[in-house]
Amino acid sequence: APSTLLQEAEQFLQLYAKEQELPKAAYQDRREEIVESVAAQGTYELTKAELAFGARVAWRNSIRCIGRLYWKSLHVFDARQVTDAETAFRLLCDHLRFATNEGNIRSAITIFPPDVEGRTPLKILNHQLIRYAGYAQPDGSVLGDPASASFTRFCESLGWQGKGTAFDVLPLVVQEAGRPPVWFEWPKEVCLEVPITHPDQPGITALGLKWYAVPVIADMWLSIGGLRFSAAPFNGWYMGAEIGARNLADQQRYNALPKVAEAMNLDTSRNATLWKDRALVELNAAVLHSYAQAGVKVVDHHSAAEQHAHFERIEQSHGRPVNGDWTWLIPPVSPATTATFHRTYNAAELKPNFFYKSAAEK
Ligand code: HEM
Ligand SMILES: N/C(=N/c1cccc(CO[C@@H]2CCNC2)c1)c1cccs1
Repeated sequence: APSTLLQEAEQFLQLYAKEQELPKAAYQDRREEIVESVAAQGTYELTKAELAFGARVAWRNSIRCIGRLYWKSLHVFDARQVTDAETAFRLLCDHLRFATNEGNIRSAITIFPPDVEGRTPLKILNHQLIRYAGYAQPDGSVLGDPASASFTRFCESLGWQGKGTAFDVLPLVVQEAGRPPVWFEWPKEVCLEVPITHPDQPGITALGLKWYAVPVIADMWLSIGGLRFSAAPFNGWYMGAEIGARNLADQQRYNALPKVAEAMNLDTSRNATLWKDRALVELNAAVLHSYAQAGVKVVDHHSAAEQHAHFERIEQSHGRPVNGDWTWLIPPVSPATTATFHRTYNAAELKPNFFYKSAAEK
């Protein structure tokens, strides 16, 4: 049965007290405070320390994430007093500048006010803060990122107009409760991008591909102690394969593999020449090479899997279960050559955690 706010609050406080070694008296006092607040106002407020701990543990509990080794180093920005669009935009520019850090990317999350009686005070409508537009063409093709086609139409319906290139950065779209959505163009200096070049295949460099430095997921909600933070954008750095094996490679994304194969003069007439596999590896090598050249932090899928194995050992040493979703923890390039492939995981869902929003909640 779904648990009440008070039950979830109690459960979270016990976790917090245990892991932060709270003295018994402090635990009892805080518990009393929460009980009274929930009784009087139907909700309660997390302390800054509880909020930061909750966001970090939500990352630690994200069983599809290969990057969890660094869960303790998440920088938490408390924006729970912010309910207006302009301030949100300013704080999100600050978040991007802090996270980018001239390429030495730092993991961070900005947490806006929690839902009150099912209402979100301030909504962020983007999937990711920085993402490329997709312009549907009359012939049915898409210029740019097809995954952004519907959001691009939505932005245009609000009056936004892109330049019309394959790599136009979409605006931030936020919505105050009870108001229409508003959009803001990101200042150039918060949108670090990386041109994709290949160390010895000039044909790949000539394709003119690029990607952005900082992935910031903005469409999941954060659950801490029974509270629902519907606007809590978080960033890490990329694993190269996300860009090279999915975003630029998927047919329903930038579909670059045929172009890469042609640039490499591969025989694409038969599957069995493994032209797609050869093109895939070179595109991924180009991504890792380009981010390193640009001084932008990225992790290769082999190192990321080894880091996750290290995370597993640490969790075991603390007597915590090692939960994971194997189907997501294996990378889309050469999965069986990486550490996570040869391990098994318990796909348990603990809280605090991050969750998808339903269509109605978007
Ligand atoms: C620091 C570097 C990080 C790396 C390299 C990393 C890597 C990844 C990768 C490769 C995925 C799979 C994405 C996909 O296949 O589309 C993933 C999923 C995920 N990561 Fe991480 N991550 C990092 C940091 C973070 C942080 C800071 C958070 C939150 C605080 C986080 C939360 C998640 C969540 C919730 C998912 C699942 C998303 C979904 O179900 O759609 N990660 N991560
Ligand atoms: N490297 C990353 N990769 C992702 C992490 C979570 C989600 C995603 C994108 O998820 C989309 C929805 C399902 N696949 C694509 C990518 C991070 C983004 C934010 C913090 S780390």
